[in-house]
Amino acid sequence: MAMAQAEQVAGLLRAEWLVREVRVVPYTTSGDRWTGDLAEAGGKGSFVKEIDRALLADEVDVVVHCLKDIPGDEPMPDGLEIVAYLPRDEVRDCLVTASGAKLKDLPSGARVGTSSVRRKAQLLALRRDLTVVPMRGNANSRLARLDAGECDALMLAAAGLERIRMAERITELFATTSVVPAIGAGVPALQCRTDDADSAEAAAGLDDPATRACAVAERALLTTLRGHCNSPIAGHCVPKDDGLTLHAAVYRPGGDIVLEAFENGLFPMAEWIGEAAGQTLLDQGARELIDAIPH
Ligand SMILES: NCc1[nH]cc(CCC(=O)O)c1CC(=O)O
Repeated sequence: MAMAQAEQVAGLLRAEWLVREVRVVPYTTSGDRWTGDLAEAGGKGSFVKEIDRALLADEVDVVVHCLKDIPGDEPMPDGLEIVAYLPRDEVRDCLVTASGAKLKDLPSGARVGTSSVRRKAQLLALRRDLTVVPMRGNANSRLARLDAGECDALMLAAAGLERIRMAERITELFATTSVVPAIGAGVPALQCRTDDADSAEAAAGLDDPATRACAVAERALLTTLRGHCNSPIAGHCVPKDDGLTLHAAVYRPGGDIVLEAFENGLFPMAEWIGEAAGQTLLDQGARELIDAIPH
């Protein structure tokens, strides 16, 4: 998934940056390797920290992160900055079932694989009678485990399946109003060293201002809530005319409590929009739900 994304960005940079050779350097992160509970995978930022280190060590000059994987409760390492947000890909989560059944048609007790606290809560909020089973590892291995009968369905990011050319496996795309997407879902973010103006300038040429505004609002929400990628938090901002609309939610993992907030405003208010929605959720008691999940 990450390789497909990096190759795509490399192609865009080659077109942008005719004077330099662009080479993709693969890394495996602790988040990729770990197949257990994410909270035990070395904690925060397990999908980004080895790559941040490589960038700081000058091994690479531009990094492609999934914005979703960048923690919101700790600052970016000194000397690094996000210089571009690429146009948002598919933002929705999807269901892949062995039988072809949609969520509403799954039998009571059907086993749905996901290790995301947010997805578990959202599934149970819609269907209290389902059984959520832990399922980590890359999307190909999750599909193989579904095919082997380890579960009846998977819930995962549609953008991820598209990137590995497995979109035909999608049984149902969830509407963003009923399954609010992850903060930063489907947004590739380019990161450079703050002292490397040459690389930053080239990468910044790929920035999409509308995606950036949505990303800023969603990230401000996450920071206000002091959440991380395994928090029961969802947030989806969409550009609408000359403004932004943010839908935010915080869940109890069992799906029996759902807090929601809606906020909107003009583009330059992106950060305020995220903070205001976050504050509304904190006023409703979000702190307790977020802090109940180990880090
Ligand atoms: N934590 C892994 C991860 N980080 C980003 C995506 C999906 C692609 C994206 O949203 O950019 C995924 C896989 C998944 O959630 O199924």
